[in-house]
Amino acid sequence: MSNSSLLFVLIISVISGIDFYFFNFLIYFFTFFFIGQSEIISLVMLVGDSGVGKTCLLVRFKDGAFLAGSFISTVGIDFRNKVLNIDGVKVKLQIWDTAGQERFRSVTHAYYRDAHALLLLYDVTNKSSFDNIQAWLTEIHEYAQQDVVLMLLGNKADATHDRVVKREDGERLAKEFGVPFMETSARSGLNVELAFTAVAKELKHRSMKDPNEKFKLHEYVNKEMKGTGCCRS
Ligand SMILES: Nc1nc2c(ncn2[C@@H]2O[C@H](COP(=O)(O)OP(=O)(O)OP(=O)(O)O)[C@@H](O)[C@H]2O)c(=O)[nH]1
Repeated sequence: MSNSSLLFVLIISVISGIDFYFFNFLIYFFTFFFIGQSEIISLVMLVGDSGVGKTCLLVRFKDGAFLAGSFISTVGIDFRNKVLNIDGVKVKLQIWDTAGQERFRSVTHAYYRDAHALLLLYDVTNKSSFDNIQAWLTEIHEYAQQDVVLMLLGNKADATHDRVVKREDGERLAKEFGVPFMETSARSGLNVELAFTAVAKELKHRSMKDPNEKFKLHEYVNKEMKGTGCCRS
């Protein structure tokens, strides 16, 4: 419950002459009610081949910066937290950055089942990272929860000269597997915020189970992508 809401209840209580015990009850009720509903903790996992830009995407989202310089592969698994305000509700994302290297695959497998959402990345400048998406999806179906929120991201969209995977190919693959898709760039920041916000909105929607609130991840992504004038799915 925010300070202003608390102050509001206090003022109303004083004005209307509500006694102390009833006022206390009101505070407990509202605190429990609002805090109980206003914090959602979700686990989001970044997966994809080594070098596709998972760590850079996370750093861009968390700190708003691009990790330039020499490429240091993630060892095992790393995580960072970020709290988003989604329509007045705090959604705490715990984001796990997994190692793309084959030798860490068994470590990653152990984390799949706890993930609420997966961002599956390929690199638009690396054809094999795109070809491996099918194998990643097979792995996801084997280890992750059936209803996990899944989104396909074609990263390094800024690298126009080195691009070998067309946006349309990414769109086609995503359509084939029925997952939302967008191109991102950890370097320029393109669609980074949008990717995480879209996932957070879907997780919030699922968690609150509000029948009056209609949210469709695919539609939201398509609408927002149109807004950017770029890389529509
Ligand atoms: N041009 C460009 N380069 C990027 C982008 N994202 C990452 N890179 C570069 O790609 C390389 C790999 O990035 P990482 O984020 O470390 O890749 P990763 O997927 O975490 O790799 P692993 O930890 O081995 O799984 C680094 O040299 C980055 O600078 C991007 O959006 N655009």
